[in-house]
Order: sequence, then C-alpha cells, then structure tokens
Amino acid sequence: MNEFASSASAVAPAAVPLLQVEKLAKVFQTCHGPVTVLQDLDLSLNAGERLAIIGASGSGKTTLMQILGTLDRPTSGRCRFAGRDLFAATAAELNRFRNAELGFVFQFHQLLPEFTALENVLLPLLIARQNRHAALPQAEALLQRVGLGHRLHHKPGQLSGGEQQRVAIARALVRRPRLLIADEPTGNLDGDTALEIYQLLDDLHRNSALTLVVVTHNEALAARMDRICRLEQGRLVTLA
Ligand SMILES: Nc1ncnc2c1ncn2[C@@H]1O[C@H](COP(=O)(O)OP(=O)(O)OP(=O)(O)O)[C@@H](O)[C@H]1O
Repeated sequence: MNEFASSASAVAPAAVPLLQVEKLAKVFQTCHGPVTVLQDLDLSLNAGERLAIIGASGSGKTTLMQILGTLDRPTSGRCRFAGRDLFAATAAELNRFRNAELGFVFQFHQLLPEFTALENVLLPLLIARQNRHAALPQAEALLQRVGLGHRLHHKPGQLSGGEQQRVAIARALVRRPRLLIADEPTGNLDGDTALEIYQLLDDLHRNSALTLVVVTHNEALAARMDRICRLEQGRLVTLA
C-alpha cells in the first residue's frame, strides 16, 4: 500500500464512509460554450456496499466514473476516500493511490492481446514490483477463482467475451483494491453471459469486503446491487 493510501486508512475511523462525494460539478469547455454534465452531485458509499448507477445515454455516467476513478478531475466539489480529500493530493500521490486502492473494469475489456490470460493478470503485480515467483501463484489463484483455471495460457483472442471479461475482473482485483469501478462491464455481452458476470461479482463480494460501483443500462442487473441511483440532470437520485 502506498503512503497516501496507508495514511488515509490510518486516520479514518471505521464510521467514515469509504467514498464521500460533495457538491461535485464537471463542466466541459467546448468551442460551442460550456457543457455542464455533473452539478451539485452528492454520494456516500460505505465499505462493502454495492452501488448500481443507471441513467440515460449522455447523462454523465462515464464522466462520473472517470472522476471517482481519479482519471479526471472535477471542476469543483470534493471527493474523499476513507476521509482523505483525493483531489488535494499531488498527481504522483493520486497515481499511487489509484494503483493500490482502485480496480477498473470497462465495457471493452482492454486486455493486452499478445499476452496470455495469466500474463494479463500478472502484469499489475509486476508493475508494482512484486517478484514474479511470488506473484504467479496469486494471479493463478485469482484466475481459478473466476472460473478460468483451464484457460491460463490462452490469449484474449482465444477466449469468449464472457471469459475475457472474467480475466479483466481478475486483473482489476489482483492487487486487492478496496473499490472496484465497473463501467458497463456487461454492455458487450449477451443476457446469460452478463448474468454470469454479475453472479461472479456477487461471489467476489461475498468472499471479500469489496466495495463496488457499477454502471449498467440493465435494470434487472442493477437490482442485484445493494442500492440503485439514477444520474439525472447532473445529480444522483436514489431509486432503491
Ligand atoms: N471531453 C468532453 N468534452 C465535451 N463534452 C464531453 C466530454 N466528455 C463527455 N462530454 C459530454 O458529457 C456528456 C456525458 O457523457 P458521458 O460519456 O459521461 O455519458 P454517459 O452517461 O456515460 O453516456 P453513455 O450511456 O452513452 O455511455 C455527453 O453529453 C458528452 O457529450
């Protein structure tokens, strides 16, 4: 764990939400004038909670995920992770925080096509300077856990869409992040395969204290989470 993340968890009492967003706004400046996508957005998410975010196309779901994932900065407002103000951190601190504390899954898996499933999952550990010998059993165990123990040495092009997304989930979780951010993780999959991915997320949640924010267009899949919010007019409205 990096110094920013460890000092954050050291100062955070148990009652502090894992993620706390206050009065968040995002305005894009374009040649046609400013485009306000998020405004006055509040969100509080406890450790271990699973939140589904739904909303019309263009309502700002990906914009919000990018900000929660610290891949983009808000125009104004505050985002705290375990009590620590994220956007007050330096770029280097944020980088280390992101690598240690966050896992990302996208609609298109973004696996490296030349690498095997095992190598794709191993990579974040090697980038974090873990010894390959120690990292290998961790990556293998996680691939077993997502049901791909028999596909370790297959490349993404040799795997089905659902299998590729399982590898992407294993890659996102291999460094044991506290928050998993999934932007339309099943948008590219058929109904049965999408359901299998959600069952896998259920399993992973049950067996570890994973906190999950998932964007989906599918309300039946959203209903599997603990809470559903709809993004409308720049704000999150709690539905259930
Ligand atoms: N860099 C940018 N510059 C200007 N406008 C942007 C930029 N990025 C996003 N937008 C605008 O912000 C709005 C929200 O986009 P976003 O991708 O967050 O929506 P979304 O809810 O994820 O949509 P979808 O469900 O279709 O993926 C859109 O109107 C989009 O055109």
